[in-house]
Amino acid sequence: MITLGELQEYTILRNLHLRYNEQLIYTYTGSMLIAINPYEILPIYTMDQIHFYQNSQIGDIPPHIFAIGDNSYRKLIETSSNQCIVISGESGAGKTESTKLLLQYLAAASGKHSWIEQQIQETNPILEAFGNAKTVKNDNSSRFGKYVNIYFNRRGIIEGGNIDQYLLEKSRIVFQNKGERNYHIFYSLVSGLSADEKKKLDLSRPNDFTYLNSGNMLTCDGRNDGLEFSDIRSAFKVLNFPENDVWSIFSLLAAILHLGNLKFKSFNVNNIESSEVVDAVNANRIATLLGVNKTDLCEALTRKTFVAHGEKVVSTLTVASAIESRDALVKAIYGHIFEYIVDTINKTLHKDQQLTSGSVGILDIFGFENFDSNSFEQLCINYANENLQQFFVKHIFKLEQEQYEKEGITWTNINYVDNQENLNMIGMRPMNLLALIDEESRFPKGTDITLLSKLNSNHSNKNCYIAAKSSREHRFGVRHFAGAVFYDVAGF
Ligand SMILES: Nc1ncnc2c1ncn2[C@@H]1O[C@H](COP(=O)(O)OP(=O)(O)OP(=O)(O)O)[C@@H](O)[C@H]1O
Repeated sequence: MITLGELQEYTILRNLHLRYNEQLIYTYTGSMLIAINPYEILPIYTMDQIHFYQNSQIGDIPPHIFAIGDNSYRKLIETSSNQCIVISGESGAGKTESTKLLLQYLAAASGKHSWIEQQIQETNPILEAFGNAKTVKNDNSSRFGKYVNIYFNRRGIIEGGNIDQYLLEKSRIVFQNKGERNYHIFYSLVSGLSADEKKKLDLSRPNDFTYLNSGNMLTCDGRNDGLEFSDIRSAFKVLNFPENDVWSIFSLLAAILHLGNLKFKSFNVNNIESSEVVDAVNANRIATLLGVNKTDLCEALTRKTFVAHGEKVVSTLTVASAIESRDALVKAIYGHIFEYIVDTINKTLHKDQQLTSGSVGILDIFGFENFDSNSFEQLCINYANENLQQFFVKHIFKLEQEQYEKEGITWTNINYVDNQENLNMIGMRPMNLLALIDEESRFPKGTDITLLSKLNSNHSNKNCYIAAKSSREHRFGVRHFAGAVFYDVAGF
């Protein structure tokens, strides 16, 4: 790209387009690689290609994801300093596929075909089952971010690994938009368990469960849920998950599905609307699967306990609040299952870092998001992307130009948009958006509306903040580096 005569947006796009038409999906711009999703299997990921990139110098050969993997691997071996590959792009751009190709390359470069490599590969079916779902943009969309670190020994052989996970999208567990599904694992569980096992968990077909149905989409093209389930089970074995724990995970998933079908009824006590669980059979089943007492469970779902003036006060919940508290419980259970899975994988892949010579890390996180309706989750995702953007800005422009200055090199100053102000407003300076959200959540009388008015009064004077035109609109906007996004405060 940098050899183009004129470096403008349209020349860059034209270059990418011409190359894409010739099935050349990779292009360098400086040390970065741009990948365009081909949406077809190209014959460019064979063992021959791996060997070709292993034996060549970057720059002498066509751009390729393997060249990026090779460059990191060589730098690690030559300099013993840890390397990191950052992958970013919007949903469906091909981030996760690129991560897998990089892992495939690193495993091949490491030379020995070892058990630990097999274990690292087997993390994919598990993480995808629990963290990926069909969305309108991508049939296998990762709904969490991850940082995978691969550790090598002094001879360049893979010794271990570690996965950090971020921001699992929990709202999906209780609700899916039209045409979208819940996490793959639920459909795989219901289709893949034996008849006997299904009976133990009282499971039937996917369309019997409210939590699997709100998107009106039960299947996913190109995915055989039942078959995937046996891959997931064997991956659990390869990664040393105790059999009892695996069964506990399945029981918790079944409890989640039954909780989604739990019905509440409203009644009045002294003119105060209260709620109770109406389906005793289902409540019993859920309590058994969760290993708790049924009465305690029903009470916990329909009552709220708080401390006022040092005394414990119990109040009743309306049906709407009971449903909200049930959904919150479900999200918390699933979040803990996901954390437990990643922790257990890490225990298996763990290698004492003292014994390794260094690592190559691969960051695969959500790209910038801007939907018709954006919530707190989008704010967090976009804040993470603002941080990545600042990282690029710092390395490509700020540090480079500082270096030119130090060395007395004459150059024409490049004007770039620095998004530091945006970062300060969202999460860094005192009274930033996240700090105000935190504060209002702890404030007993805090509501979405009081939060909005605090955000407006603290930030309306900033260029990157957009206050809603009318007080009836319960939202605020942020001018991000990639465009303006409006966030609805409901549920913040
Ligand atoms: N290099 C590639 N070759 C062939 N197909 C690809 C390639 N990269 C991506 N794809 C196709 O595009 C689909 C979406 O890619 P992927 O899941 O990696 O996107 P993503 O950027 O990780 O999206 P999300 O943010 O939603 O998780 C893949 O399931 C695959 O079918």
